[in-house]
Amino acid sequence: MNDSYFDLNTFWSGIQDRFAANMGETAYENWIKPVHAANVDLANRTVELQVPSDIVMQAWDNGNYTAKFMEYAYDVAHDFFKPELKVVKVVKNPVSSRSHESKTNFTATDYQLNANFTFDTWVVGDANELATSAAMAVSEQPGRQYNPLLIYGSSGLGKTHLMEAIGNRLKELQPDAVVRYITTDDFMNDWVDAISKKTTNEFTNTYENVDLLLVDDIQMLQGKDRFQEEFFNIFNKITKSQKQIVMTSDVLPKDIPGLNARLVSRFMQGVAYDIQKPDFPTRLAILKNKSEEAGIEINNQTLSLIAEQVDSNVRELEGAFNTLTLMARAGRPINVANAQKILEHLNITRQKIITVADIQKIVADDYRVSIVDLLGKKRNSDIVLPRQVAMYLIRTLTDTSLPKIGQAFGGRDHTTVMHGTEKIADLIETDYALKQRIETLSAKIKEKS
Ligand SMILES: Nc1ncnc2c1ncn2[C@@H]1O[C@H](COP(=O)(O)OP(=O)(O)OP(=O)(O)O)[C@@H](O)[C@H]1O
Repeated sequence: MNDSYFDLNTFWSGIQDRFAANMGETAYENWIKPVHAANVDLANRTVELQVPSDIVMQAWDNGNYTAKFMEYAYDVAHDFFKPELKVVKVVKNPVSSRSHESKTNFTATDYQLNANFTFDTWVVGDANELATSAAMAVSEQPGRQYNPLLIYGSSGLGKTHLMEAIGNRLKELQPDAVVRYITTDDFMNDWVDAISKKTTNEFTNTYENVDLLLVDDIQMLQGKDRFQEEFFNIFNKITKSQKQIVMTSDVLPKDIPGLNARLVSRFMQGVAYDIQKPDFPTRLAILKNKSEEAGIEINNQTLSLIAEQVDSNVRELEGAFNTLTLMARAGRPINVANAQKILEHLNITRQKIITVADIQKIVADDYRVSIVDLLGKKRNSDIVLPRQVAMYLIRTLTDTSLPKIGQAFGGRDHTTVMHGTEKIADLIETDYALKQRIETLSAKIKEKS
Protein backbone atom coordinates (compact mmCIF):
# COMPACT_ATOMS: atom_id res chain seq x y z
CA MET A 1 0.00 0.00 0.00
CA ASN A 2 1.20 3.47 -0.82
CA ASP A 3 1.82 5.02 2.58
CA SER A 4 1.18 8.56 1.48
CA TYR A 5 -2.34 7.72 0.44
CA PHE A 6 -4.78 9.53 2.58
CA ASP A 7 -7.23 11.90 1.07
CA LEU A 8 -7.31 14.80 3.50
CA ASN A 9 -9.92 16.60 1.42
CA THR A 10 -12.33 13.72 1.64
CA PHE A 11 -11.65 13.27 5.35
CA TRP A 12 -12.25 16.99 6.00
CA SER A 13 -15.31 17.18 3.81
CA GLY A 14 -16.80 14.21 5.73
CA ILE A 15 -16.24 16.20 8.91
CA GLN A 16 -17.64 19.39 7.37
CA ASP A 17 -20.77 17.50 6.33
CA ARG A 18 -21.27 16.50 9.93
CA PHE A 19 -20.77 20.05 11.16
CA ALA A 20 -23.27 21.22 8.54
CA ALA A 21 -25.84 18.68 9.68
CA ASN A 22 -25.49 19.69 13.31
CA MET A 23 -25.38 23.46 13.30
CA GLY A 24 -27.17 26.42 11.77
CA GLU A 25 -26.47 27.36 8.17
CA THR A 26 -25.16 30.82 9.09
CA ALA A 27 -22.78 29.50 11.73
CA TYR A 28 -21.59 26.84 9.32
CA GLU A 29 -20.98 29.38 6.55
CA ASN A 30 -19.09 31.69 8.93
CA TRP A 31 -17.02 29.34 11.05
CA ILE A 32 -16.57 26.01 9.33
CA LYS A 33 -16.74 26.58 5.59
CA PRO A 34 -13.85 29.07 5.40
CA VAL A 35 -11.54 26.68 7.25
CA HIS A 36 -8.99 24.89 5.12
CA ALA A 37 -7.59 21.45 5.93
CA ALA A 38 -3.96 22.14 5.12
CA ASN A 39 -1.84 19.23 6.26
CA VAL A 40 -1.99 15.77 7.61
CA ASP A 41 0.95 14.15 9.32
CA LEU A 42 0.12 10.48 9.40
CA ALA A 43 3.20 9.46 11.35
CA ASN A 44 2.41 11.83 14.22
CA ARG A 45 -1.33 11.64 13.68
CA THR A 46 -1.92 15.35 13.43
CA VAL A 47 -4.18 17.34 11.17
CA GLU A 48 -3.58 21.04 10.63
CA LEU A 49 -6.53 23.29 9.97
CA GLN A 50 -6.00 26.83 8.77
CA VAL A 51 -8.48 29.54 9.69
CA PRO A 52 -8.53 32.81 7.77
CA SER A 53 -8.95 35.31 10.63
CA ASP A 54 -8.90 35.94 14.37
CA ILE A 55 -12.68 35.95 14.47
CA VAL A 56 -12.91 32.46 13.07
CA MET A 57 -10.14 31.37 15.42
CA GLN A 58 -12.13 32.74 18.36
CA ALA A 59 -15.24 30.97 17.18
CA TRP A 60 -13.29 27.71 17.17
CA ASP A 61 -12.15 28.37 20.73
CA ASN A 62 -15.52 29.50 22.01
CA GLY A 63 -17.70 27.12 20.09
CA ASN A 64 -15.91 24.00 21.23
CA TYR A 65 -15.41 23.08 17.60
CA THR A 66 -12.19 21.21 18.29
CA ALA A 67 -14.06 18.72 20.46
CA LYS A 68 -16.71 18.43 17.75
CA PHE A 69 -13.99 17.88 15.18
CA MET A 70 -12.68 14.92 17.23
CA GLU A 71 -16.15 13.49 17.52
CA TYR A 72 -16.82 13.76 13.80
CA ALA A 73 -13.33 12.53 12.91
CA TYR A 74 -14.21 9.40 14.83
CA ASP A 75 -17.45 9.13 12.88
CA VAL A 76 -15.56 9.40 9.61
CA ALA A 77 -12.54 7.23 10.29
CA HIS A 78 -13.35 5.61 13.65
CA ASP A 79 -10.47 3.70 15.24
CA PHE A 80 -8.34 3.77 12.16
CA PHE A 81 -7.28 7.38 12.36
CA LYS A 82 -7.63 9.40 15.53
CA PRO A 83 -5.74 12.61 14.95
CA GLU A 84 -4.64 15.44 17.18
CA LEU A 85 -5.82 18.77 15.86
CA LYS A 86 -3.76 21.89 15.31
CA VAL A 87 -5.69 25.04 14.38
CA VAL A 88 -3.60 27.90 13.00
CA LYS A 89 -4.43 31.29 11.56
CA VAL A 90 -3.28 31.94 8.02
CA VAL A 91 -4.04 35.16 6.18
CA LYS A 92 -5.57 34.88 2.74
CA ASN A 93 -3.59 33.66 -0.22
CA PRO A 94 -0.81 35.67 -1.79
CA VAL A 95 -1.62 38.21 -4.45
CA SER A 96 -2.18 36.95 -7.94
CA SER A 97 0.27 37.91 -10.65
CA ARG A 98 -2.10 40.48 -12.06
CA SER A 99 -2.64 42.25 -8.80
CA HIS A 100 1.14 42.49 -8.41
CA GLU A 101 1.23 44.49 -11.60
CA SER A 102 -1.50 46.76 -10.38
CA LYS A 103 0.61 48.11 -7.46
CA THR A 104 -2.42 48.09 -5.19
CA ASN A 105 -3.30 45.99 -2.25
CA PHE A 106 -6.22 44.19 -3.83
CA THR A 107 -5.85 40.53 -2.94
CA ALA A 108 -7.70 38.10 -5.14
CA THR A 109 -8.39 34.69 -3.76
CA ASP A 110 -6.13 32.61 -5.91
CA TYR A 111 -6.62 28.88 -5.77
CA GLN A 112 -4.36 26.31 -7.24
CA LEU A 113 -6.31 23.81 -9.26
CA ASN A 114 -6.52 20.46 -7.52
CA ALA A 115 -3.97 18.35 -9.41
CA ASN A 116 -6.00 15.18 -8.75
CA PHE A 117 -9.07 16.52 -10.47
CA THR A 118 -8.17 15.53 -14.02
CA PHE A 119 -9.85 13.67 -16.87
CA ASP A 120 -7.45 10.78 -16.18
CA THR A 121 -8.88 10.21 -12.73
CA TRP A 122 -12.46 10.82 -13.88
CA VAL A 123 -14.73 7.85 -14.51
CA VAL A 124 -17.26 8.33 -17.29
CA GLY A 125 -20.65 6.65 -17.01
CA ASP A 126 -24.21 7.13 -18.21
CA ALA A 127 -24.86 9.68 -15.49
CA ASN A 128 -22.15 12.11 -16.58
CA GLU A 129 -21.47 11.27 -20.20
CA LEU A 130 -22.85 14.41 -21.83
CA ALA A 131 -21.31 16.71 -19.25
CA THR A 132 -17.97 14.95 -19.76
CA SER A 133 -17.97 15.36 -23.55
CA ALA A 134 -18.84 19.04 -23.23
CA ALA A 135 -16.10 19.50 -20.63
CA MET A 136 -13.53 17.84 -22.88
CA ALA A 137 -14.58 19.95 -25.85
CA VAL A 138 -14.26 23.12 -23.76
CA SER A 139 -10.80 22.19 -22.53
CA GLU A 140 -9.63 21.74 -26.09
CA GLN A 141 -11.34 24.74 -27.62
CA PRO A 142 -12.24 27.21 -24.89
CA GLY A 143 -14.49 30.12 -25.77
CA ARG A 144 -15.92 28.46 -28.86
CA GLN A 145 -18.81 26.10 -28.78
CA TYR A 146 -20.08 25.79 -25.23
CA ASN A 147 -19.89 29.18 -23.59
CA PRO A 148 -20.79 29.30 -20.79
CA LEU A 149 -20.76 25.66 -19.80
CA LEU A 150 -22.87 25.00 -16.75
CA ILE A 151 -22.50 21.73 -14.88
CA TYR A 152 -25.25 21.15 -12.35
CA GLY A 153 -26.38 18.42 -9.96
CA SER A 154 -26.54 17.40 -6.32
CA SER A 155 -23.68 17.58 -3.89
CA GLY A 156 -20.79 15.13 -4.09
CA LEU A 157 -21.40 13.97 -7.65
CA GLY A 158 -18.23 15.37 -9.20
CA LYS A 159 -19.12 18.86 -10.50
CA THR A 160 -15.98 20.48 -9.09
CA HIS A 161 -13.80 17.60 -10.25
CA LEU A 162 -15.07 17.85 -13.81
CA MET A 163 -14.79 21.63 -13.85
CA GLU A 164 -11.22 21.60 -12.56
CA ALA A 165 -10.34 18.84 -15.03
CA ILE A 166 -11.10 21.39 -17.77
CA GLY A 167 -8.66 23.83 -16.19
CA ASN A 168 -5.96 21.20 -15.70
CA ARG A 169 -6.31 19.97 -19.26
CA LEU A 170 -6.17 23.49 -20.71
CA LYS A 171 -3.00 24.23 -18.71
CA GLU A 172 -1.51 21.03 -20.10
CA LEU A 173 -2.34 22.02 -23.67
CA GLN A 174 -1.57 25.73 -23.25
CA PRO A 175 0.72 26.32 -20.27
CA ASP A 176 0.45 30.10 -20.65
CA ALA A 177 -3.33 30.17 -20.52
CA VAL A 178 -4.69 32.17 -17.59
CA VAL A 179 -7.03 29.91 -15.69
CA ARG A 180 -8.78 31.13 -12.57
CA TYR A 181 -10.84 28.92 -10.30
CA ILE A 182 -13.01 30.59 -7.70
CA THR A 183 -15.92 29.68 -5.49
CA THR A 184 -18.84 32.08 -5.66
CA ASP A 185 -18.38 32.79 -1.96
CA ASP A 186 -14.81 33.89 -2.47
CA PHE A 187 -15.78 35.95 -5.49
CA MET A 188 -18.22 37.84 -3.28
CA ASN A 189 -15.69 38.21 -0.46
CA ASP A 190 -13.10 39.54 -2.90
CA TRP A 191 -15.61 42.08 -4.17
CA VAL A 192 -16.35 43.32 -0.64
CA ASP A 193 -12.63 43.49 -0.02
CA ALA A 194 -12.07 45.47 -3.23
CA ILE A 195 -14.80 47.93 -2.33
CA SER A 196 -13.34 48.52 1.11
CA LYS A 197 -9.85 49.02 -0.34
CA LYS A 198 -11.16 51.06 -3.27
CA THR A 199 -9.56 48.65 -5.71
CA THR A 200 -12.57 47.66 -7.72
CA ASN A 201 -10.72 48.30 -11.00
CA GLU A 202 -8.08 45.78 -10.05
CA PHE A 203 -10.80 43.38 -9.00
CA THR A 204 -12.49 43.68 -12.37
CA ASN A 205 -9.21 43.32 -14.24
CA THR A 206 -8.26 40.25 -12.28
CA TYR A 207 -11.49 38.52 -13.08
CA GLU A 208 -11.88 39.69 -16.64
CA ASN A 209 -8.39 39.02 -17.90
CA VAL A 210 -8.58 35.28 -18.02
CA ASP A 211 -8.72 32.66 -20.72
CA LEU A 212 -10.83 30.42 -18.55
CA LEU A 213 -12.84 31.37 -15.49
CA LEU A 214 -14.15 28.48 -13.38
CA VAL A 215 -16.85 29.51 -10.92
CA ASP A 216 -18.04 26.96 -8.38
CA ASP A 217 -21.47 26.98 -6.72
CA ILE A 218 -23.21 29.87 -8.46
CA GLN A 219 -26.37 29.06 -6.50
CA MET A 220 -24.69 31.06 -3.73
CA LEU A 221 -25.55 34.20 -5.71
CA GLN A 222 -29.18 33.72 -4.71
CA GLY A 223 -30.76 36.89 -3.44
CA LYS A 224 -27.45 38.81 -3.56
CA ASP A 225 -28.38 41.58 -5.99
CA ARG A 226 -25.21 43.64 -5.69
CA PHE A 227 -22.96 40.69 -6.45
CA GLN A 228 -25.20 39.55 -9.25
CA GLU A 229 -24.78 42.92 -10.92
CA GLU A 230 -21.00 42.73 -10.71
CA PHE A 231 -20.93 39.13 -11.83
CA PHE A 232 -23.18 40.02 -14.76
CA ASN A 233 -20.70 42.66 -15.96
CA ILE A 234 -17.70 40.39 -15.66
CA PHE A 235 -19.58 37.54 -17.30
CA ASN A 236 -20.44 39.74 -20.28
CA LYS A 237 -16.89 40.99 -20.75
CA ILE A 238 -15.43 37.49 -20.67
CA THR A 239 -17.92 35.92 -23.03
CA LYS A 240 -17.82 38.89 -25.42
CA SER A 241 -14.07 38.57 -25.74
CA GLN A 242 -14.60 34.88 -26.50
CA LYS A 243 -12.93 33.71 -23.36
CA GLN A 244 -14.48 30.78 -21.58
CA ILE A 245 -16.63 30.56 -18.46
CA VAL A 246 -17.51 27.29 -16.75
CA MET A 247 -19.84 27.28 -13.76
CA THR A 248 -21.30 24.74 -11.38
CA SER A 249 -24.54 24.88 -9.49
CA ASP A 250 -26.70 22.49 -7.54
CA VAL A 251 -29.75 23.39 -9.66
CA LEU A 252 -30.54 25.02 -12.99
CA PRO A 253 -30.35 28.83 -12.92
CA LYS A 254 -34.12 29.17 -13.31
CA ASP A 255 -34.50 27.24 -10.05
CA ILE A 256 -32.10 29.42 -8.08
CA PRO A 257 -34.37 31.61 -5.98
CA GLY A 258 -33.75 35.31 -6.31
CA LEU A 259 -31.47 35.04 -9.32
CA ASN A 260 -31.97 38.00 -11.61
CA ALA A 261 -33.74 37.08 -14.88
CA ARG A 262 -30.93 38.64 -16.92
CA LEU A 263 -28.45 36.30 -15.30
CA VAL A 264 -30.73 33.30 -15.70
CA SER A 265 -30.90 33.97 -19.41
CA ARG A 266 -27.13 34.67 -19.73
CA PHE A 267 -26.26 31.50 -17.84
CA MET A 268 -28.43 29.49 -20.21
CA GLN A 269 -27.08 31.02 -23.40
CA GLY A 270 -24.43 28.30 -23.68
CA VAL A 271 -25.11 24.74 -22.57
CA ALA A 272 -26.09 23.15 -19.27
CA TYR A 273 -25.52 19.49 -18.48
CA ASP A 274 -26.40 17.72 -15.30
CA ILE A 275 -24.52 15.05 -13.45
CA GLN A 276 -26.77 12.38 -12.02
CA LYS A 277 -26.09 9.81 -9.36
CA PRO A 278 -23.67 7.25 -10.77
CA ASP A 279 -24.95 3.76 -11.55
CA PHE A 280 -23.44 0.64 -10.03
CA PRO A 281 -20.82 -0.04 -12.75
CA THR A 282 -19.57 3.55 -12.49
CA ARG A 283 -19.38 3.38 -8.71
CA LEU A 284 -17.46 0.13 -8.94
CA ALA A 285 -15.08 1.61 -11.53
CA ILE A 286 -14.46 4.64 -9.27
CA LEU A 287 -13.54 2.31 -6.41
CA LYS A 288 -11.27 0.23 -8.63
CA ASN A 289 -9.45 3.36 -9.77
CA LYS A 290 -9.06 4.46 -6.19
CA SER A 291 -7.58 1.17 -5.09
CA GLU A 292 -5.14 1.28 -7.99
CA GLU A 293 -4.12 4.83 -7.10
CA ALA A 294 -3.69 3.82 -3.47
CA GLY A 295 -1.76 0.73 -4.48
CA ILE A 296 -3.84 -1.66 -2.45
CA GLU A 297 -5.50 -4.78 -3.68
CA ILE A 298 -9.11 -5.19 -2.72
CA ASN A 299 -11.13 -8.10 -4.03
CA ASN A 300 -14.10 -7.55 -6.28
CA GLN A 301 -16.59 -8.79 -3.75
CA THR A 302 -15.54 -6.22 -1.17
CA LEU A 303 -15.55 -3.36 -3.67
CA SER A 304 -18.93 -4.50 -5.00
CA LEU A 305 -20.38 -4.47 -1.51
CA ILE A 306 -19.33 -0.86 -1.01
CA ALA A 307 -20.45 0.19 -4.51
CA GLU A 308 -23.76 -1.53 -3.91
CA GLN A 309 -24.47 0.11 -0.56
CA VAL A 310 -23.14 3.64 -1.06
CA ASP A 311 -25.37 4.50 -3.94
CA SER A 312 -26.05 8.19 -4.00
CA ASN A 313 -22.94 10.27 -3.38
CA VAL A 314 -19.41 9.78 -4.68
CA ARG A 315 -17.91 11.75 -1.79
CA GLU A 316 -19.41 9.21 0.62
CA LEU A 317 -18.23 6.40 -1.59
CA GLU A 318 -14.71 7.78 -1.30
CA GLY A 319 -15.17 8.25 2.45
CA ALA A 320 -15.99 4.57 2.88
CA PHE A 321 -13.07 3.63 0.67
CA ASN A 322 -10.67 5.83 2.65
CA THR A 323 -11.74 4.22 5.90
CA LEU A 324 -11.01 0.89 4.30
CA THR A 325 -7.50 2.01 3.39
CA LEU A 326 -6.96 3.22 6.94
CA MET A 327 -8.02 -0.19 8.12
CA ALA A 328 -5.43 -1.77 5.84
CA ARG A 329 -2.85 0.62 7.29
CA ALA A 330 -3.76 -0.59 10.75
CA GLY A 331 -2.89 -4.10 9.54
CA ARG A 332 -6.42 -5.46 9.39
CA PRO A 333 -7.55 -7.65 6.52
CA ILE A 334 -9.67 -6.00 3.86
CA ASN A 335 -12.59 -8.29 3.28
CA VAL A 336 -16.35 -8.28 2.99
CA ALA A 337 -16.90 -8.67 6.74
CA ASN A 338 -14.72 -5.70 7.63
CA ALA A 339 -16.16 -3.59 4.82
CA GLN A 340 -19.61 -4.37 6.17
CA LYS A 341 -18.53 -3.18 9.62
CA ILE A 342 -17.25 0.07 8.18
CA LEU A 343 -20.50 0.66 6.32
CA GLU A 344 -22.46 0.00 9.46
CA HIS A 345 -20.25 2.33 11.41
CA LEU A 346 -20.58 5.04 8.81
CA ASN A 347 -24.33 4.48 8.87
CA ILE A 348 -24.36 3.64 5.22
CA THR A 349 -26.18 0.38 5.26
CA ARG A 350 -28.14 1.47 2.20
CA GLN A 351 -28.92 5.11 1.79
CA LYS A 352 -32.03 6.06 3.64
CA ILE A 353 -34.55 8.25 1.93
CA ILE A 354 -35.93 11.02 4.06
CA THR A 355 -39.15 12.41 2.67
CA VAL A 356 -40.75 15.79 3.21
CA ALA A 357 -43.91 14.09 4.48
CA ASP A 358 -41.93 12.10 7.09
CA ILE A 359 -40.41 15.28 8.46
CA GLN A 360 -43.73 17.10 8.55
CA LYS A 361 -45.33 14.21 10.43
CA ILE A 362 -42.53 13.85 12.96
CA VAL A 363 -42.42 17.59 13.67
CA ALA A 364 -46.21 17.87 13.89
CA ASP A 365 -46.35 14.97 16.37
CA ASP A 366 -43.53 16.40 18.46
CA TYR A 367 -45.19 19.81 18.72
CA ARG A 368 -48.64 18.28 19.06
CA VAL A 369 -50.12 20.17 16.17
CA SER A 370 -52.12 18.68 13.32
CA ILE A 371 -50.69 18.27 9.84
CA VAL A 372 -53.56 20.40 8.53
CA ASP A 373 -52.49 23.26 10.81
CA LEU A 374 -48.81 22.76 10.06
CA LEU A 375 -49.44 23.13 6.33
CA GLY A 376 -52.30 25.59 6.65
CA LYS A 377 -52.62 29.34 6.92
CA LYS A 378 -52.82 29.89 10.71
CA ARG A 379 -50.29 32.41 11.91
CA ASN A 380 -50.36 31.99 15.69
CA SER A 381 -46.93 31.39 17.20
CA ASP A 382 -47.60 27.84 18.41
CA ILE A 383 -48.12 26.85 14.76
CA VAL A 384 -45.60 29.15 13.09
CA LEU A 385 -42.65 27.85 15.10
CA PRO A 386 -43.15 24.13 14.31
CA ARG A 387 -43.86 25.08 10.69
CA GLN A 388 -40.54 26.89 10.46
CA VAL A 389 -38.77 24.08 12.29
CA ALA A 390 -40.17 21.60 9.76
CA MET A 391 -39.03 23.81 6.88
CA TYR A 392 -35.58 24.10 8.42
CA LEU A 393 -35.27 20.33 8.87
CA ILE A 394 -36.42 19.67 5.31
CA ARG A 395 -33.88 22.18 4.05
CA THR A 396 -31.03 20.64 6.06
CA LEU A 397 -31.88 16.95 5.75
CA THR A 398 -33.05 16.72 2.14
CA ASP A 399 -32.15 18.13 -1.26
CA THR A 400 -35.58 19.72 -1.67
CA SER A 401 -35.40 23.19 -3.24
CA LEU A 402 -36.95 26.23 -1.56
CA PRO A 403 -39.81 26.50 -4.10
CA LYS A 404 -40.61 22.80 -3.64
CA ILE A 405 -40.66 23.19 0.14
CA GLY A 406 -43.00 26.14 -0.35
CA GLN A 407 -45.31 23.94 -2.42
CA ALA A 408 -45.27 21.26 0.29
CA PHE A 409 -46.51 23.84 2.79
CA GLY A 410 -49.73 24.74 1.07
CA GLY A 411 -48.19 26.64 -1.87
CA ARG A 412 -46.13 29.18 0.06
CA ASP A 413 -43.63 31.37 -1.70
CA HIS A 414 -39.93 30.36 -1.61
CA THR A 415 -39.03 33.61 0.16
CA THR A 416 -41.33 32.61 3.05
CA VAL A 417 -39.43 29.34 3.30
CA MET A 418 -36.10 31.15 3.15
CA HIS A 419 -37.20 33.55 5.87
CA GLY A 420 -38.44 30.65 8.04
CA THR A 421 -35.28 28.55 7.72
CA GLU A 422 -33.01 31.53 8.30
CA LYS A 423 -34.99 32.48 11.37
CA ILE A 424 -34.54 29.01 12.89
CA ALA A 425 -30.85 28.97 11.96
CA ASP A 426 -30.44 32.28 13.83
CA LEU A 427 -32.56 31.21 16.79
CA ILE A 428 -30.60 28.06 17.47
CA GLU A 429 -27.47 30.13 17.79
CA THR A 430 -28.85 31.52 21.04
CA ASP A 431 -31.73 29.27 22.08
CA TYR A 432 -30.13 26.15 23.50
CA ALA A 433 -33.42 24.36 24.22
CA LEU A 434 -34.57 24.81 20.64
CA LYS A 435 -31.22 23.62 19.35
CA GLN A 436 -31.49 20.46 21.46
CA ARG A 437 -35.03 19.85 20.31
CA ILE A 438 -34.03 20.18 16.67
CA GLU A 439 -31.09 17.84 17.15
CA THR A 440 -33.36 15.26 18.74
CA LEU A 441 -35.90 15.67 15.94
CA SER A 442 -33.17 15.34 13.36
CA ALA A 443 -31.93 12.09 14.95
CA LYS A 444 -35.49 10.77 15.10
CA ILE A 445 -36.10 11.58 11.44
CA LYS A 446 -32.86 9.89 10.35
CA GLU A 447 -33.67 6.83 12.41
CA LYS A 448 -37.24 6.45 11.21
CA SER A 449 -36.67 7.06 7.51
N1 LIG B 1 -17.12 10.23 -12.06
C1 LIG B 1 -16.17 10.38 -11.12
N2 LIG B 1 -14.95 9.83 -11.28
C2 LIG B 1 -14.00 9.97 -10.33
N3 LIG B 1 -14.16 10.64 -9.19
C3 LIG B 1 -15.35 11.21 -8.97
C4 LIG B 1 -16.41 11.11 -9.92
N4 LIG B 1 -17.48 11.77 -9.44
C5 LIG B 1 -17.11 12.28 -8.26
N5 LIG B 1 -15.84 11.95 -7.97
C6 LIG B 1 -15.09 12.30 -6.74
O1 LIG B 1 -16.06 12.57 -5.72
C7 LIG B 1 -15.61 13.61 -4.86
C8 LIG B 1 -16.67 14.68 -4.79
O2 LIG B 1 -16.70 15.36 -6.05
P1 LIG B 1 -16.86 16.95 -6.18
O3 LIG B 1 -16.23 17.64 -5.03
O4 LIG B 1 -16.42 17.32 -7.54
O5 LIG B 1 -18.44 17.03 -6.05
P2 LIG B 1 -19.40 18.29 -6.23
O6 LIG B 1 -20.51 17.82 -7.10
O7 LIG B 1 -18.63 19.48 -6.67
O8 LIG B 1 -19.92 18.47 -4.76
P3 LIG B 1 -20.40 19.84 -4.00
O9 LIG B 1 -21.58 20.35 -4.75
O10 LIG B 1 -20.74 19.35 -2.62
O11 LIG B 1 -19.22 20.76 -4.02
C9 LIG B 1 -14.29 14.12 -5.43
O12 LIG B 1 -13.23 13.57 -4.70
C10 LIG B 1 -14.29 13.58 -6.87
O13 LIG B 1 -12.97 13.31 -7.30
